[in-house]
Amino acid sequence: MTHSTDEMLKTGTRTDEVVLTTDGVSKQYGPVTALSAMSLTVRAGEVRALVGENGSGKSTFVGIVSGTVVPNTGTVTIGTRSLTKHLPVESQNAGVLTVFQDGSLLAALTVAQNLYIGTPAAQRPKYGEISTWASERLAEYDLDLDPLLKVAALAPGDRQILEIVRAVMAKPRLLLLDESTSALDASGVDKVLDLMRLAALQGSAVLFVTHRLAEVFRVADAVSILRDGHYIGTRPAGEVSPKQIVELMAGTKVEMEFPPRSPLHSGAKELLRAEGLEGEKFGPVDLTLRAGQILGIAGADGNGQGQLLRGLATLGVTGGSVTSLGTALRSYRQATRDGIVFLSGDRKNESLFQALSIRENMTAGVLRRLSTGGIVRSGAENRFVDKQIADFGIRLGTPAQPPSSLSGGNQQKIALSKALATEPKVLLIDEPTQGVDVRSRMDIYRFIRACADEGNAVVIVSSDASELAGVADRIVVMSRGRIIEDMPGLGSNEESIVGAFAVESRVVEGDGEPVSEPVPGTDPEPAAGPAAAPVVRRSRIPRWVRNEETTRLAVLALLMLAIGAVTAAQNPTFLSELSLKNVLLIATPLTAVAIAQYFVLLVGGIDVSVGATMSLSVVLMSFLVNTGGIFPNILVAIGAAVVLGVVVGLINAWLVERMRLSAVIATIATLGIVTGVALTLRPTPGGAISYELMSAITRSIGIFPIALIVLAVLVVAGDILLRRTGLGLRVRAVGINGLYADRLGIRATAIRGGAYVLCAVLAAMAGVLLAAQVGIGDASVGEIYTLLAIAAPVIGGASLLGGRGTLIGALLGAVMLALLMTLATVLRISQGVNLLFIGGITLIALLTYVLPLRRNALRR
Ligand SMILES: Nc1ncnc2c1ncn2[C@@H]1O[C@H](COP(=O)(O)OP(=O)(O)OP(=O)(O)O)[C@@H](O)[C@H]1O
Repeated sequence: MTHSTDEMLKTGTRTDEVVLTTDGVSKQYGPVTALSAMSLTVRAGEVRALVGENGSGKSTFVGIVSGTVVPNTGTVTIGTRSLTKHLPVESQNAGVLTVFQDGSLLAALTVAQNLYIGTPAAQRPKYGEISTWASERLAEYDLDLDPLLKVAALAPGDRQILEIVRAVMAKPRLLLLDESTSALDASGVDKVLDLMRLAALQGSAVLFVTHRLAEVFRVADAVSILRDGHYIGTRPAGEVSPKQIVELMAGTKVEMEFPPRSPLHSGAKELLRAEGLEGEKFGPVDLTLRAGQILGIAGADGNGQGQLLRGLATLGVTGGSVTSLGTALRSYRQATRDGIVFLSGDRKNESLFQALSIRENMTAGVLRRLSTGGIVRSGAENRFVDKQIADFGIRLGTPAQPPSSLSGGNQQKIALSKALATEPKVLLIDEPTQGVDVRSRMDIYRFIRACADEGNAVVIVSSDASELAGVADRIVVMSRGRIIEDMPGLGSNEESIVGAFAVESRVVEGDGEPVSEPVPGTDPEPAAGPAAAPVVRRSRIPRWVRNEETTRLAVLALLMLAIGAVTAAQNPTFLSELSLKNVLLIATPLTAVAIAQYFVLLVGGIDVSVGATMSLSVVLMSFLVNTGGIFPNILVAIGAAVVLGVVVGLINAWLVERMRLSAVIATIATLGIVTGVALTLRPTPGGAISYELMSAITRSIGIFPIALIVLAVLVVAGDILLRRTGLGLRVRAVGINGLYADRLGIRATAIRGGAYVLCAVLAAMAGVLLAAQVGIGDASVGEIYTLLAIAAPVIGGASLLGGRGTLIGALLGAVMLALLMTLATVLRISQGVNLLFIGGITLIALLTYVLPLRRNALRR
């Protein structure tokens, strides 16, 4: 690390300047006291560890200081600035940067964009220069990452370090790190500890949460201890032992011995055999699992350990075989039926059902055991849940709450208890103790040992080599996807395991192609022998061609040309000026309302009231602009549309953002109200709209309506704003992940609310365009646009999940739909067949999203 020369790191810069003071901060979640009147000070240049058992309130404290958790009482002072019930952005403005337990990198954005968006405004470069800026900053911190690579393609360890570098390089007054090393291997931990020292050296106060006590003694000046939400005290790191810290955290004496194990014997019954097993980023691997054994899989981060573990459960396998007691396994379903249970390290997405309660999660795998005649016995269920909670020492409010209400370590215990309760024959666990406190970790080792002692096999992947040395009977070390060392667990230690990572390599995931690159400072040649894997070069296809959105727009344009050509072949009058102009006239209000909907979709919302707003706008035009000249009419029309849009948009924003109603439900309610108003004003169609306004708005240059040309110019300008500016990036970030955007100090609520207002104003403007075409006040004329307005941006690349697509896509989608809508007349096909056609095209557009997502999910 360029900054972190040993000499620099040895020099302390501790001063007496107090950076963080908390005064009596506390947090209550229903019956649970997460934090009780915590008062603490941390000084500039100091590295402070914050430790405590799972659920003791560490993340709550970090959340309160960083502004993501609102305390019930107390104040936080950063320097001299006092903050009470503050927002994340206020905390950041005061100089606090936080690396959260579950991160805040946006996987859909590039490394450079993530660096930019997480850097305080004053230190950001011009948006057009972010690639060069990011390259320089990454080089400065010895991070060998391509700034244009999507974060989704980075190995988990690289992501973690990138996030910490991002915070350190901003030189914050206070750097908060919540379990930033929990999934890192030894070299990753070294890097993070160096970064912490560097931050302190630069004058930051550093407060980090960890369960790995060795780190406390390697880097911290002092350690603050929490127990059950109460602050126990702060001790200089040099004046306490690990055992004392564990006992201060637990409030009792703690047994810190790994469960005993016997020497390996190869005669035990074989339970699972992998032969020539291959998958993405690993293989071929031969491995035999025997009854009674715990097998540990070690290796530097990203060398295929996790993928091999999945492969043993038949997940992501591309070659070779897995046999269970002599039977070849063909699917994960078959594997689970044979008692092979895989527990992912991704507890949020894969090992826990977030929408179910803690109780339902715990019993999901054992319902048959707790049921009579297919009905779950609630007494048996409660007894089972209570026993699991007691056995695993889970700290929770009530089992009826969702898993998200638990601290990270307690979620891990639930996931593990759930897997063990199924009494597996082979248990495959990725990072079994990630985020788990020292005392509970020992309990987990005992549970795993008991599982093996009952004649089962357990395989664990762990980034913590000392854990494998303590618990595994046998350890295989992986490098570049292959096993390079097979050693007995008994007699091994952290050094011997880490030393066996003979060939360190990093697997950079990129576009589905494994890229294996030597870590700087190691031999750049591919290693000889079984560990050698081919170095795969980066794709030569230009990035803009690989860009999914560009490809989609090109396909859409080609599809339109193809439909046009087929239609013209059937009916040559289709190419007449009148016919093409007709298509574009139909497309004009549809484009306006599609753009309106796109803004809401972009930030992760949806507005089904746009069609009703268009109708009410048409009705208003029939009252307000039915006489007079062009100029006053246009001004009145625009003024009325803006007022209408602002009122409807504010109602939607209030319902969704303040009242927290689901966007669909809230805007259905608005749809009802707005339609009601329109029908009250015009129960039957009537009221001619000013001819001057109609002719002005429908005027064309050649076949192109001027209004559509104006919209196209706005679309291009809007896309440039969204794609090429920092503001656009922040808006997209809200749609990609609102929670993370909030953590990054982006005012996500205001941006989402603004999108609803903008959407309604544009929908009302679309109503003006429609009024000019229909010429009469009709309260139902906009109905058809409700669904078309959603279909057009989706066809053009927007996603109902937010953060994707382009305005040009929405415009092309609208023109495509207008084209399809005219086919019924031009081709003389029935309305029904025409609708089938429109529905089919929309479905294909949706499937092009779903299928890659599903493919990725399966691969994972
Ligand atoms: N959103 C929430 N709703 C209800 N209870 C919560 C919520 N967030 C935290 N808690 C509870 O508050 C307590 C403290 O949680 P916190 O996450 O601060 O613990 P922690 O010390 O960080 O634990 P870990 O080491 O497991 O991450 C826990 O009992 C947890 O269940």
